[in-house]
Amino acid sequence: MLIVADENIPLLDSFFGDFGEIRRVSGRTMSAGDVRDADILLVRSVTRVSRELLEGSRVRFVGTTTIGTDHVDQEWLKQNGISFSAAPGCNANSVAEYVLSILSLHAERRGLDDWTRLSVGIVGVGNVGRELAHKLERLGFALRLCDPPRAEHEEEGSHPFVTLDEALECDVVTLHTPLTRDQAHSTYHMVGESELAGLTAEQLLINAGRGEVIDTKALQARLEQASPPIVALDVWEREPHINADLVDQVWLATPHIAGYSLEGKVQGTEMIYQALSRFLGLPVRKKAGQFLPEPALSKVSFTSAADEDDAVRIALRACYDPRRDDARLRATMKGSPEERAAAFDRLRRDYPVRRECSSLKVQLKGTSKSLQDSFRAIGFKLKI
Ligand SMILES: NC(=O)c1ccc[n+]([C@@H]2O[C@H](COP(=O)([O-])OP(=O)(O)OC[C@H]3O[C@@H](n4cnc5c(N)ncnc54)[C@H](O)[C@@H]3O)[C@@H](O)[C@H]2O)c1
Ligand SMILES: O=C(O)[C@H](O)[C@H](O)COP(=O)(O)O
Repeated sequence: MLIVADENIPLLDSFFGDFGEIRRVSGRTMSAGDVRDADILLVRSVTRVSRELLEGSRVRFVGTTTIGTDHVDQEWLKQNGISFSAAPGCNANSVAEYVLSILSLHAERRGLDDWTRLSVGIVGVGNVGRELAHKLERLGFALRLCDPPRAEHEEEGSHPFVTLDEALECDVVTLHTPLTRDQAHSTYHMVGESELAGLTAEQLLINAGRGEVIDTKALQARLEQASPPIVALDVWEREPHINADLVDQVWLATPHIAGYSLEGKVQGTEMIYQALSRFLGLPVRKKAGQFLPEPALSKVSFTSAADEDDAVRIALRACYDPRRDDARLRATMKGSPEERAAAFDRLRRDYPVRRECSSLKVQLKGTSKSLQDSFRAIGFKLKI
């Protein structure tokens, strides 16, 4: 059996080595010639999987080790009897930690000691939005949740859903929707001129869904006007050919790495390994946990002398500080458009190992119950 796989999928040999031969190719430039004699195709989000790639091949199973599926023509796969699996939720916690870290930086920038004074509007409350909401709620943030497709089908729970306009009134608005077109509640350019017009200089807009959910031209125009909002973008229109001027205009610019914790990536591989095992009728014998190495930073310790807000900030940023990714991306913005696109992909391919908060043991000596609760809410392991 021949497996053709994006070379950026981690642990290909460990998970799939027993199934057959693995041919690694660049996901970005994968062509019909690369997959013609393949039985199994494993991709990430940068490969467009459609008739053009697969017609005439013998591929019977396609797996994407990502949450997003907008790069896959699922209808065509179905019509052609090709089985498809994605990895829902695999890196949801990684994205939630990316947002938390940005919130802590933003609160500090605004001189807020207590970050929970920021109200947060979450747009798209699926695996990512729910994980984020869960952490923020436990930390004590006031939330507004916007998810029209869910609102249509679900009873109102403790958090009734709000409209996009109501979510856009929050101090922080963070986007976690898939990219959809031509269907109810489509998200393509969902945030455009009129949505951006109402945002003020006090507000922070984060996009960690897909770049096309925000209309870039409208955003650039808004950022040139008086009192523009503060913006953090992890995703961009036309990746990897991102708009260098927009990078200049926003506060934080990262190269689509919100979900790039090692745990998130390895869980993506694991979920597709499980799906392929089921497809082939083989037992599932391997688990992501057995392949995760010891983290470089395994323990931090705070005493009763620690300032509580500082302690959370220090631990959170020890695990992930988006300013490092922002600096790396900005450093690549000087060359030609082709050089910049190649650099964007290189930053993603060579991404340093980033571990989630659950990999860090936090030792607390004589600290308050509320500090313990905050660490637990974020997902750290506590040692009291
Ligand atoms: N930046 C990154 O690294 C990164 C990582 C993971 C996922 N993503 C993106 O984030 C998206 C969301 O991930 P997820 O795991 O939560 O997906 P999910 O499918 O679990 O949830 C998406 C939610 O968005 C809602 N939604 C759809 N249209 C909407 C609209 N018009 N307004 C508001 N809500 C709407 C859906 O009802 C659903 O509840 C993915 O599709 C992917 O594109 C990005
Ligand atoms: O959809 C996802 O899971 C994320 O956007 C994922 O992090 C994308 O990473 P890529 O497939 O582009 O490496």
